[in-house]
Amino acid sequence: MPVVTIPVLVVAGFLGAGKTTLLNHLLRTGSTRVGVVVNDFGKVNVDALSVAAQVDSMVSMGNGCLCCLVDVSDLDALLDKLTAADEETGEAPVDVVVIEASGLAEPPAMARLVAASENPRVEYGGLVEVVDAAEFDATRERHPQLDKHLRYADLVLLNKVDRVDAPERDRLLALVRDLADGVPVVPTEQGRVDPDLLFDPVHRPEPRFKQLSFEDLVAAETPHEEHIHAGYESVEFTESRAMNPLRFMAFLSDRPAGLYRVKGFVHFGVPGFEQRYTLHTVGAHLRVEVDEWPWDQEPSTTLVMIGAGLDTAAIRQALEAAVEPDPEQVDPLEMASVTRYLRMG
Ligand SMILES: Nc1nc2c(ncn2[C@@H]2O[C@H](COP(=O)(O)OP(=O)(O)OP(=O)(O)O)[C@@H](O)[C@H]2O)c(=O)[nH]1
Repeated sequence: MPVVTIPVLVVAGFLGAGKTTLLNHLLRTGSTRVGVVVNDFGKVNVDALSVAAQVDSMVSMGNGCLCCLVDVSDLDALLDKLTAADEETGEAPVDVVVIEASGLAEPPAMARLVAASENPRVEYGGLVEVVDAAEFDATRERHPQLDKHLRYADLVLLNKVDRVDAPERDRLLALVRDLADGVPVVPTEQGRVDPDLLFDPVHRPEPRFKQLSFEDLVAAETPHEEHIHAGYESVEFTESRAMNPLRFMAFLSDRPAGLYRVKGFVHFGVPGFEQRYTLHTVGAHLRVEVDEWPWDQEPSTTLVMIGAGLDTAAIRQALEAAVEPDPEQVDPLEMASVTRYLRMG
């Protein structure tokens, strides 16, 4: 049975960019259970108070600074606590963990800590940098390191676009895309991003009769879902012929601009490596799992790619170029480019 791993997302951004607003949006949308780590440099733990009413599990760092933890086992202990399976059902209490990092924290360092976690139940889910559109120029002046944060993020949310007019929004979007250098940038209002972009939402059947909670009432006030689909696109690719390992991995490592997540199955068909390779990428982070093809499924490659500002034609072309007409002739050693990303279950 495949191990179900819990993605751990790091949400970073300078003071007031909209991190808590994004978090609250994720907590209200759908039935995915979100575990939250609030990393306040806190005298007053305001953020913890403002989200506490809705979270499933809460580990507030209080005065602690997560990025200052030098020992990864400390973070692992924290993630252990949040994701520990129920003793009776064996089920984890959350489907996704979000670490809200204070503006002062070094987001790339924090993301590296999560990526290095040895906890087998979790996987790195990406570094999301939230920026305030109305304050962008001023924030950048005060914190020149913002440029670096944009480049190191896996996804950038240009939030508060309602606070600027259309030409200014276009200028900022172009500027942030330029600074982020290939990292996808999605414009948002009130942090309303489609959770699909961030993780695979878990759909649980709603109980037929349910008492309306305060959360439902708040959720009912949020505008229709279609708003949140703006700003990103998803591209599907299916191919029954095999993929060449070197060319395919080159496509992944030289990621097309704006591509955020890639998931799906890959068929290489190289002698000795005929199995099904399951792929998950978040930003530059890549994880590969291997198992047998189900008996009723012909080996083929199926990928879903999600991002913002994608050049769909170029992506298809690059993938077509990675098709291998004669996998029997491929040197099995080339599969090392894939298997080095294998995650042992
Ligand atoms: N107009 C507008 N206001 C927003 C938007 N997103 C957030 N806000 C407001 O901006 C303020 C700051 O938002 P927060 O979500 O608390 O920001 P934060 O990044 O968590 O702030 P810190 O934790 O202090 O770093 C709040 O008053 C929000 O209601 C938006 O898209 N548009």
